[in-house]
Amino acid sequence: MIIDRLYEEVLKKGPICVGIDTRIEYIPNDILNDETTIEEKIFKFNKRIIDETHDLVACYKVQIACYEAFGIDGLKAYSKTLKYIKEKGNIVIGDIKRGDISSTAKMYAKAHFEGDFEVDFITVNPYMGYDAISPYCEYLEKGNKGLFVLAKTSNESSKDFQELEVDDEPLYMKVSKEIEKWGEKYVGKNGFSLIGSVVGCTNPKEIVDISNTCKNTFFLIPGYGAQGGKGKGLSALFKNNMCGVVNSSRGIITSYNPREAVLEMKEDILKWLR
Ligand SMILES: O=C(O)c1cc(=O)[nH]c(=O)n1[C@@H]1O[C@H](COP(=O)(O)O)[C@@H](O)[C@H]1O
Repeated sequence: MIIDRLYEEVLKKGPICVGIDTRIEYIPNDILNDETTIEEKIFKFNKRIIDETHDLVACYKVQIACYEAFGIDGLKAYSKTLKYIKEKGNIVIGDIKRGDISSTAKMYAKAHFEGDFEVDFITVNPYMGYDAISPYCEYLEKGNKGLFVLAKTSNESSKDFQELEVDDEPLYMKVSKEIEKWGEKYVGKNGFSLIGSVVGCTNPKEIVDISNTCKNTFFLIPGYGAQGGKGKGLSALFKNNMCGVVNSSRGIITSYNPREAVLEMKEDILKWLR
């Protein structure tokens, strides 16, 4: 199962996910001046990052908005980036954060689990409930696709709704338990489900609470670095099991030396576990 592969990558290489959230202002002049189309400029920049880091990371996450912003050219670069990551033998998460009624979700599932934008995992939003998630689950049956569902996000305003008390517990905990339940039939040999949760690195206490309750849930943990998340905050989570992958986007791709930035991030997370 793809979640077993991701977990094994984490054990082998460390829990690092590099977010390829490319913006024009991050692209150095040698690429900006040389390449002709936006598609080529973006892809060449991404390729450089992937070439420098692919042996150090468990997976990549590619945020589709950064590509949609450039229209068709951007989406071609998105598609090419996904294919290149796969060619390198790495796992890729399409950060698309979809959430819509089931007939539309079916089309989103087809768009991102097949064809030009095919990825191993996608991010989805659970606000509309199970029938908005179930169309993606049809793709999980074969074991080679997975989901990361938003549970407790990294942003300041995540408290507006996610921390509201519902039946004597915060909404994010209720959602997390539901995600665990949705994933029950997709648990792989390492004990993790193809349906994982997104919990921000800026919520170190909440992530431990969720993982203590949801034992089969694997976590995508964004918010490291640029948003203030730190390795120390993850020690309580990771000390029992490496049950997640930590994403940094700006912190890595805007660095002068992305390889060094990945190594520093890995050390900052793993040093608390020794
Ligand atoms: O689903 C996500 O990836 C996500 C969830 C969340 O709670 N917070 C969050 O920042 N993200 C994404 O993670 C990445 C964070 O980027 P940096 O802050 O630059 O590391 C962006 O692609 C966000 O869209």
